[in-house]
Amino acid sequence: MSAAASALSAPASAARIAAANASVLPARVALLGTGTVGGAVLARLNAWHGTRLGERLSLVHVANSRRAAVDRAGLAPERAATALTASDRPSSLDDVAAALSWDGLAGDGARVVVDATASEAVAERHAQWLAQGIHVVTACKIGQGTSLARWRAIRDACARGGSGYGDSATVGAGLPLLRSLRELQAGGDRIHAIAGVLSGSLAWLFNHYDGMRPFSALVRQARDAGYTEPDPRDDLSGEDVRRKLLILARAAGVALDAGEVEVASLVPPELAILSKDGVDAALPALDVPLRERYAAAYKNGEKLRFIARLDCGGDGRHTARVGLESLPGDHPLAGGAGTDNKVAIWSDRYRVQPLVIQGPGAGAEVTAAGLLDDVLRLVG
Ligand SMILES: NC(=O)C1=CN([C@@H]2O[C@H](COP(=O)(O)OP(=O)(O)OC[C@H]3O[C@@H](n4cnc5c(N)ncnc54)[C@H](OP(=O)(O)O)[C@@H]3O)[C@@H](O)[C@H]2O)C=CC1
Ligand SMILES: N[C@@H](CC=O)C(=O)O
Repeated sequence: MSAAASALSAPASAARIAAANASVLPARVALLGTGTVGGAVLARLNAWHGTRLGERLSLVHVANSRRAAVDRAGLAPERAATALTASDRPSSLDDVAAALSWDGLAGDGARVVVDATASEAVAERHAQWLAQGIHVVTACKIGQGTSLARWRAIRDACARGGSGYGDSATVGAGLPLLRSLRELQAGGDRIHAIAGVLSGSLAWLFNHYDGMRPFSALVRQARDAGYTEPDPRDDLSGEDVRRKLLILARAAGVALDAGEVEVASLVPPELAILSKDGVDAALPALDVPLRERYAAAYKNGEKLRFIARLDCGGDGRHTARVGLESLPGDHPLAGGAGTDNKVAIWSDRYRVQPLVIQGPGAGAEVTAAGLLDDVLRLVG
């Protein structure tokens, strides 16, 4: 599979099987993660109860990091959280493929793992499931947004297993970013450059920060609203944005390695070294440096925005960087509200004026919708 090929579309054989079974067999779905995003997936599945969309999917496995609830006949989404709380079955990634299997059941339909965790251990399994013919749909960026070796393993496993990888929710929380990059290339364009705001939580923070309230108080608010990563340092350090830029770059045909992205972190060393439990109390370490950055920008009539930039270069050389920039107030990337992501894409056809895609880039509901859109596309 080429770098430009859509990771979304299941290869023809899987699509044919899915289509042949679509009218009779609901796809079997395992949901990993029942936090902010996973909880919203359950709520959306529940809202589909009794509808044609709901009939296409059967939730057979739900797990968090501690427990799992499994029902080979299908769990009612509205009761899945209660079933999980009541379950004494420990969560084990070794059990997922068996829970999805059609063994002993009349059928051979689609199987899907939905990854709504931020877990390295789960991401490490993506390639294994894909190679077994199980589709993987993920909000977690660790699969495609870390090492090149893992990204390649995922793509190879899709080809071997005839399975598809749904990644719309990994960048822009389901905004049509990856899809647009792939469609441009499918239409013959080369991608020249990408620049923009890729973090919903950092967008929200810098859209709200006025230099008066402590920055740390806003970080707590963004976390409580479900916009940040489970550990908000993953956002503030630029790591989450680095992962998104790597996913975009690789989808744009640039085999970018994580170390090639220059990242300017907002996290002071005294906050970076703490264990996750100590983070909340130490967040005020952000306040003075951010107030100073804000004051300098304000003096020049500028706005602070956390920007990711990729220049694909024409000669095979590329540059990538991520960090806080002070932009003129009327700069195209300075606009937007709330958690808006705003991304400009330059390509052969958008050589001078870029294609610009803007919309909410974090939040449980949009992310869950992006995940389930991918599930429906993959199962036919
Ligand atoms: N929040 C957002 O707006 C967006 C988030 N994302 C991505 O979605 C993912 C989830 O984020 P979010 O819902 O906010 O995080 P949460 O911390 O709210 O939820 C994470 C969930 O994953 C579970 N989990 C951890 N390890 C495992 C495991 N080995 N097996 C099964 N479940 C596991 C946790 O279990 P337990 O409860 O036991 O800890 C928890 O239920 C992240 O990768 C994030 O980057 C993507 C786009 C937007
Ligand atoms: N923490 C992330 C959530 C979506 O990926 C962000 O702030 O964008």
